[in-house]
Amino acid sequence: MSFRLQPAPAARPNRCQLFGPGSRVALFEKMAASAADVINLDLEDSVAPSDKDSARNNVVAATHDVDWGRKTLSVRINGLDSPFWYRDVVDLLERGSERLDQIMIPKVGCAADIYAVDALVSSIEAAKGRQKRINFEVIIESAAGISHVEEIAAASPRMVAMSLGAADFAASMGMSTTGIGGTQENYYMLHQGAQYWSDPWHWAQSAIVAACRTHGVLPVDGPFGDFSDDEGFRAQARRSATLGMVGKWAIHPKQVALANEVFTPSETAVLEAREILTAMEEAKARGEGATVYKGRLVDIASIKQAEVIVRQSEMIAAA
Ligand SMILES: CC(=O)SCCNC(=O)CCNC(=O)[C@H](O)C(C)(C)COP(=O)(O)OP(=O)(O)OC[C@H]1O[C@@H](n2cnc3c(N)ncnc32)[C@H](O)[C@@H]1OP(=O)(O)O
Ligand SMILES: O=CC(=O)O
Ligand SMILES: [Mg+2]
Repeated sequence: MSFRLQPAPAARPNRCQLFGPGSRVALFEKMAASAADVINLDLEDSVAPSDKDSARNNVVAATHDVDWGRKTLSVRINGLDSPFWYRDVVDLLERGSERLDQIMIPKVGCAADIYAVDALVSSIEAAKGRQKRINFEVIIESAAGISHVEEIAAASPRMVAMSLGAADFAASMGMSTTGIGGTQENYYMLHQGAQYWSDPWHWAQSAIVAACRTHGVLPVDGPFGDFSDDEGFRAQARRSATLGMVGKWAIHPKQVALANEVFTPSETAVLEAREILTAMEEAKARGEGATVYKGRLVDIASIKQAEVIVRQSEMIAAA
């Protein structure tokens, strides 16, 4: 057991991150009116190279003109392997309003990628006298990114969230699929003639959750491409929540309610968590560290498990 305490991540809801291309201005007000906790205006892969300049101008204007309410406002810049990213950062910080909360850095491969963006952002913030420090979120979506996931999570005090980007991740890893997230029908075990599907995203998600929890960063599941498959989305999101992720992207507005549903602890779960805390209080008064709740063991670790659920529910209620 390390003597270092695990740092707490940002105490804000991050159940759903709704994406929209920076080139589709007509979507911005709809995104602002949605029930997503986080808005990601995209300058990267949903914007054609010929539209990069106009999309950037749209997004800069939207930081001034659109009422984003209490949502976290994030802009996905272009990758460091592109000729666009430095201009994204410069324009967002020099011309964008202080309403901007976060920059999402895609395709990060190592801590030095974060360092480079941090140096540019820090310099512009100081030069322009910006009052609010910009936070960073990153996408792990390459072989290099997952190989260096822990150093990336630790790379800057600006780091608040980290997502798995299943599409680029699959491409970078050479995975044999064009599906974005979810069940992959060739990834199964065979037992007595029956196929049992396994989860090819599990190991990468677990690595992300561990790196994030070590460094106080929010772990988030990325896109689920088939927006006509609600049950597929729910299944993917439930697996992510069970592994410790706090939310999931929506690449279509109909996915927002699904993500909020899965990543909001149910009344039953909160009630049970509170009952466990009460049972443990009573056990403590009796001088016991372990007791029985509904026929099963609960002990001091159960307090921490129950507190995860209660804290999450109280944070959402307070937002
Ligand atoms: C792998 C990755 O990197 S994922 C992240 C980057 N990708 C993105 O940002 C893509 C985001 N999503 C989109 O661009 C779009 O949702 C698409 C292209 C998938 C579908 O767009 P459409 O064909 O317009 O969808 P559809 O017709 O079903 O839209 C239904 C309604 O939702 C609105 N809508 C569509 N997308 C969004 C959105 N992202 N946010 C808010 N509203 C939206 C439409 O304007 C339409 O509104 P209306 O009923 O008032 O007319
Ligand atoms: O950027 C997201 C992805 O899945 O790729
Ligand atoms: Mg990607």
